[in-house]
Amino acid sequence: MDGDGFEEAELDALEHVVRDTSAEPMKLSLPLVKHITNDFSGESLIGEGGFSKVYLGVLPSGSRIAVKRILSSHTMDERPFRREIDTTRKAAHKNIVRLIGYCSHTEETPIKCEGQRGYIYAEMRERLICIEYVPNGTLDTHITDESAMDVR
Ligand SMILES: Nc1ncnc2c1ncn2[C@@H]1O[C@H](COP(=O)(O)OP(=O)(O)OP(=O)(O)O)[C@@H](O)[C@H]1O
Repeated sequence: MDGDGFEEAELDALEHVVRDTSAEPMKLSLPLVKHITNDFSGESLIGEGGFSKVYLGVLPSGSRIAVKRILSSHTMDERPFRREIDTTRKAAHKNIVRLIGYCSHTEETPIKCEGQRGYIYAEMRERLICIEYVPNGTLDTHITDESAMDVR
C-alpha cells in the first residue's frame, strides 16, 4: 500500500489495460482514482454532462484517461451507472471509446449532531467510470472522430 492508500500493482495493472486495447476493463479503488485525478481537482475537470462531471486522469507513464464521476444526486439509483458500463463494454470497437475501468465505493461517515449523544451515519457513494480519453471530443455518442468522419 503506498501513501495514497492503493497498491502500486493496481496502478501497473491500470497502465496495462490502457496500453493493451484488447484487455478487459478493471475494477478500480477510489484512492487510485483520486490519485490520478489529483483528488478530483478543479484543474482536472474537463467536462460536465447531465449526470456526471468528467475529469482527466493522468498515469505515471503520461497516459491519459477520462474519469466520469456520477453526480451525488444520481448515485442512489445504480441503474444509470450499470447501464453506462454495460453499453460501453458491449460497444467494444476500434472507433468507439473504450471502457477502461469502473469504481463503486460506498462509505458510512459518522456525523456528530448537536444536541444528540450519538452519531448519525451518512452514506457517501462514489460511482466512477473510466474510459478512453478523447482530446477535444464530444462524447454524446461515444464515437471517436475517425468513425464520425466515416458517417456521410
Ligand atoms: N472520453 C472522454 N474524453 C474527453 N472528454 C470527455 C470524455 N467523455 C466526456 N468528456 C467531456 O465531458 C463532457 C460530458 O460528457 P458526457 O456528455 O458523456 O456526460 P454525461 O454525464 O454522460 O452526460 P449526458 O448523459 O447528459 O450526455 C463532454 O461533453 C466532454 O467535454
